Order: sequence, then C-alpha cells, then structure tokens
Amino acid sequence: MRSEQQFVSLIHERLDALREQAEDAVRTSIGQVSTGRQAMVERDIRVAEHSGTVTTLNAVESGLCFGRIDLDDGATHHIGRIGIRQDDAEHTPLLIDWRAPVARPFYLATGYSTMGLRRRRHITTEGRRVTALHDEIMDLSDTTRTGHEDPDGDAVLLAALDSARTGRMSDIVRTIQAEQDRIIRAPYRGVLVVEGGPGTGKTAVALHRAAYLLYAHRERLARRAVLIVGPNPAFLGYIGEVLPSLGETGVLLATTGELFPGVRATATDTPAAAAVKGRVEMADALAAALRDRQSVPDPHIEIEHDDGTLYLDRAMAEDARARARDTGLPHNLARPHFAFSVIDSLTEQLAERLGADPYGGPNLLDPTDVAQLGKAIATSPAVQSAIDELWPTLTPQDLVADYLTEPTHLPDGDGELIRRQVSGDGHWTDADVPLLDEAAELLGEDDAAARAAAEAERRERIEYAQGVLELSYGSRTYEFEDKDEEDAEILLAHDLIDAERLAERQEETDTRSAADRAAADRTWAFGHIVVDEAQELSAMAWRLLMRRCPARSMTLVGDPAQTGDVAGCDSWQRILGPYVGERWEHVRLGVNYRTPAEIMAVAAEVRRLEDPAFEPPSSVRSTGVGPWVREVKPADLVRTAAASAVGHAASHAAEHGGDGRLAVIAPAALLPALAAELPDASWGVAPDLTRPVVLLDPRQAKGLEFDTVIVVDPEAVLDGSPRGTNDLYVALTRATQRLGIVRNVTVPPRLAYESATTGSTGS
Ligand SMILES: Nc1ncnc2c1ncn2[C@@H]1O[C@H](COP(=O)(O)OP(=O)(O)OP(=O)(O)O)[C@@H](O)[C@H]1O
Repeated sequence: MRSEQQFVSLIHERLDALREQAEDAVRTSIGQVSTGRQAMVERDIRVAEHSGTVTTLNAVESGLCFGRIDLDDGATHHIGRIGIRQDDAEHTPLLIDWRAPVARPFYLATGYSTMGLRRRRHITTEGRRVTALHDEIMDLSDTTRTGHEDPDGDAVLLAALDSARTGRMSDIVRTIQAEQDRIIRAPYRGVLVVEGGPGTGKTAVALHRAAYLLYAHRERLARRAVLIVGPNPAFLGYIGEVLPSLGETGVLLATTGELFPGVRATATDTPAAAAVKGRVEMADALAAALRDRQSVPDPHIEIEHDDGTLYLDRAMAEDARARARDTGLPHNLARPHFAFSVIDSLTEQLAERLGADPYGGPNLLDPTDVAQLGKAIATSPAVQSAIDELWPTLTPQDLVADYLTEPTHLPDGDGELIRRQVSGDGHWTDADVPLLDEAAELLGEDDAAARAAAEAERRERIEYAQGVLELSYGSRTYEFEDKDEEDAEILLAHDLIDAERLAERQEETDTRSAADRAAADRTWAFGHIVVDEAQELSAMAWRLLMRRCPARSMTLVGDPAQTGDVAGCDSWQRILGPYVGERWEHVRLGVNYRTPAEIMAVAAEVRRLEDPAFEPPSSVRSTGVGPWVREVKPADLVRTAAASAVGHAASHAAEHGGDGRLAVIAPAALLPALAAELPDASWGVAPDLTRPVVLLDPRQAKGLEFDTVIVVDPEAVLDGSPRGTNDLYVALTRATQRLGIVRNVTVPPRLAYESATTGSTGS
C-alpha cells in the first residue's frame, strides 16, 4: 500500500507540473501582443491548444491510476486514464494509457491465457489517496502473496456495479471485461454492429471505443472528428461526461434532430406521422415533389419586353427542362442550364421576328445584333421572373415546408398523417431533419456567390502573403548580408514557399476544433460515427447519417427488442444492406451488468408475451430482493407511486447521502399528476437526471439507469403504443437495485407477477 501510495503521489505531482506548464503557456500566449492577422490566428490556436490540455488534465484527475501489471520478466507497468512520461531526457513512461497495446493484458489476461502476466492489480483511490488493492495471481506457480488477493477476481467490478448512481454515466475503464475489450479495440474500418440486451454495456463500450479510436488514429480522427448520435438530449447529457473523463473532448454529441445546421427541432410529430416521415419512400416522394416544381406553362407565358412581347411556350420550356435535367445536377445547380436554354430560345424567337426579311431572304440581323438582343433578354426582370416561376431557386426549408403543407406522391392516407397545419419555415420536428437533409441533397447548394466571395478572399490573402514574403525577403538581405552556408539554407526555405502556399496554410488556421466546425457544416464527413440506440433510427435518418460518413467507419449499438419508435428498424441487414451490402460485422454482448437477476426475471416476462422462448441476458448480480408489486384502484395509481417514491428517496438519502437516484416511469398522460404530487421531482422535455427523483415516460427512460425504479400502470404502457411491449421492457430494465410496480387492479394482469416477490414497498 505504501509503495503504491508513493507511486500515486508521484504521478499526481507530475500531473500538477504538466498542468502548471499548460496554464503558464495559456497565460503567456494570451499576454502576447500580436499584430497582423496571421500572428493573431496563431496565438488563438496556441491558447486553444493549451487550454484543451488543461481541461484534459483536470478531467482525468479522479482515478488517474487504477491498475498495475507485473510481467513474467520482472517488468511492471502502471495503467491509467492517460499516458504520463517522466521529466527526464528519455521521457521514460511513468503511467501507461489504458488504450496502449502494453495495457491490453490488464483487460484480457486470464489464468488460462496469462499473456505474460504474473499478477494483475486493481488500485482503488479516493482523490490522491490509495484506499484498496485487489490482486489476481495469474501465474499459479508463483507462491508470493501480497495479502491483497481477491479470491473471485471481480470485487472491483461488483463494487462498481453496486455503487449508488449520480444521474451521470461514469466510465468503466477500470473494469472493462474481455468481451467488451475486443469490441472496443476492433479495427477502425467498416461497420460494426454491437447488439445486446439491456444493461450489457453497449453504451459504455461504444463510448470507450470512441476514446480508443481517437487514441489509435489520432491524426485522422482529430481532423475529421467523431460523431456520437444518441436518442435525445437528456441521454446525451447522461453520457456526456464519460469521454472527458477519458481525456477526450474532440467529439460531437448530437441527436439526429440536431444534424441540420441552422434548424432546431422544437415541435413533435404523432408516432404515426414520424413513422411515415421516416420511411425510405419519402426520398422518392420528395424527389417527385421537386420535379413537380420544375414546371412548364400551358400554353405559354407572355413576357412584355422592350422590343415586343415574348412567348415562353410549352415546347420551349420542355426542351429547357430536359436539358437541365440531363445535366444530372441537383435542382439549384441545374437552374442556370434551364435559364440559358430559355434565354436562347426567346432570343431566337425575337431575332426571327425582328430580323425577318419581308422578301423571304435570310435573317437581316448580324450576330452582334443577336448577342445584344440576348443580353437584354437575359437581364430583363420579366424574363427572370418567368424563369423563377418555372424553375424556382429553392432552399431545403422551402421545399420541405411546402411539401408538408401539400404532401403528394404517397399512398392514400399517409399524406394526411403528415400534413402540416402551419405553413412556412419553422416548427420543425426531429423527423423533419432527415427530410431537410434529403432536400438539401436534391437541391444542391447554389454556392456560386459563396465561391466567388471565397475566390476574392483567396486573392486578397495571396496579395497579403506576397507582401509578407517581400518583407521577409527584405529583412533577409538586411540581416544576412554576410551570408554563410547556414543562412543560405534559410534563404532556400523562403524561396521555396510561394505566396499561394502561404495563403493555403493560413486557410488551415481555423481556430475552432474539428467537432465545432463539423457541427456547423451539413456536408462534413466524419472520421467515425457511433450510433447509440441505433434501433430507433428511421430509414431516412440512416440516409442522413450515411452521408455524413462516406468512409463508412461506424459503430452501431442497439437492441431491436427495445425499439420504441414505430419508424425504427428491426433488422440490421435491412438498415445496412443498401449502404454496405453484407460487409458489416455483428457482435453480441451477453452479460447484463445493470439489472439484478430478480428484476430481469419479471422483465423477461414482457418479452415472452411475444416470444415464449425468450431468454434474457444473464445478470452478473443478484441482490436477493425481488421487485414489489402493489395493486390499486385507478384513482390511487398516482398517489401510491408518489408515496413510494418519497419513501425510497428518503432511504437513498439516508444510505448514500447525495448519491442514489430514483425514477418513476409512467405513461405520459400520468406525468403531470405525478409531478403535482412530487413537486421536487424533475420532469418535462429535458429532465435533470442529477435530481434525486425524476419522472419519465418509457421512451424518455431509454438508455438511462437509476438505483430504484417505480413503474406505474404497466398494462397501460403495453397498450399505449404499437411497440408497447418494447416500451415496458425498457421501463422494467432501468433499475440497478430495486424495482417497484404499481398496477391498476381493475385490468387483468398481463405479466406473471407472481415471479415478483411482494417485498418492501419502501413507503
Ligand atoms: N465492465 C464494466 N464495468 C463496470 N460497469 C459496467 C461494465 N459494463 C457495463 N457496466 C455498467 O452497466 C450499466 C449498463 O451499461 P450500459 O448503459 O452501457 O448498457 P446498455 O447495453 O447500453 O443498456 P441499455 O440497452 O439498457 O441502454 C452501466 O452502469 C455501466 O456503467
């Protein structure tokens, strides 16, 4: 214990020193007086880099070192959240990053396959104090004993699983299990699907995999950023601290509803409407609706022009439309082709009329006259507005908003389900975001103006860079008048960088992190995408995500048995087939780390309603306490649940002080009444999960966990939606310790509650 304490103190001192260096560097950089654009940008980059280091060092402080491996050859390595090196000339490693190959035996070695280990040690700390050691002897011929042997080898894991919850997910870096480690370190390329029942660590594994990939492919992923997609903002808040605690901050966490820059989804769809909007057929419907916007006049549009009336007739417009479509360009980018064709035809029409030889000879206008006529037509506002009418420039928002007020190209009835009452931009829902993205693809960005502006800016920068080079060339002749060989080399460098290259280098100096830039850019291609609760995503949402990851490097985690969304997919092959064919890997996690066996026995009953042979993932723990069930009249459901919640919350407070969390999970319709009975509870669209008591509907509970869960009116949850079975399964599998069920006595029980014991109600 003493020697480990010395080591832990030493690495914390080193951490302090590194932090001080980084803080000093921030202060120095801020204090530097920079003149000139380039110098200021470089200063900002330095400040951002050093501040990032300070943030990382602060975040990894708790539990910095958690393990040690002793090898057969006598070497020992301490394992920690990040790698730390000594301050000596060789930069000798002091603490090994858990992601480094050297650390791997810490997670994988067993008595059968020791991977060269003699002993594995778990080090438990509180702040900077070592409080416990747990040793596993791997080499059974080694008779040395430390007195800290852990006979079962899982005391640390069980302590982690038993600990009171805080409303924020914590990392599992100390106790990653072998089956999880293999997934975390799976190769970077390709699509990996991780499937597993509730509590099997899918979320934990996905997040640790993101941290691992950032470590192993830092160069590429720091530049292209990693995107983590979760089902709702509350869930993203719940998992938000895991990656920083692993020293990783350059990750973008978002729901699919947040992936169209400039749009915030504030409205909600009915489940039926979301289901229609999520179907892949919507892509064709939108494309067809857009073609409808590429119209032709019947029979013609009359355009008043200085040289006489022009007739933009149907054949002319059809020809222009065919030419524009033939380019294969998106709508807005094809528009100039349509416009040119129309202008040409109108010019020809006018030229024929004005230059007609009354004696039947050739046209009297020469090419210059015709060009003049064409120019006047092209700049005529009346012609422009006719072109606009037939082939309007559209934004994705225009197209989707118009489409939703008049939905077409869908089977009967579906259109009615998604028809919007409010017209115009705004009032977007999560399910609209993939439609907007689809529309953006169909329309293409008319970025001609932006490109012209960028080109003008580039020229300005080249001129500026040219000025810098001239200045530095001037100073060279001044400073290095008596140039020797070394100076000549410096001169060579000046000569090699030309102004254009210098300007490009400046272009790279956007001080925002890749994740921040990605968040603002619809067309950003991420280096890797992790999708949690992947079963919830609609086909349209998958189209959006696949566009964001052309490299198809993805980790998808989910459990089709928990799909709540009607638009959600139930077959991985159906989701992935269109994008990667059969080239995706499927792995399973089979151990439930969250839900004790007694609770899982009741939850399994729900799945057996649909699949009598269903076997739940095996629980790693059993608490000896079964769920309790109370049967009450409908009028008493809320009061009984609230009273039980108060009782349990009081025992959490007594047992765990500030920790310990409770959720009441009830059909959405009961939440306002429950909130009235439990005024201190958090609830609503984005509930604060760090509060002692939280009220949720089953969908909101997805992915979360609490020490105690009270499920209200399970039969109503079952009947509440087409995926009611899945919703109830989710609700019943959220507890780490205790589950209570308050059910309506007037409806026949649909689960075999007798497998639940009627233990303490806590009220
Ligand atoms: N190796 C481990 N060490 C410690 N805790 C673990 C380990 N694996 C999983 N856990 C814990 O088990 C709980 C469930 O994990 P997680 O939320 O990742 O499961 P899940 O499969 O995503 O569940 P669900 O599908 O129900 O959302 C979490 O508290 C997690 O920290």
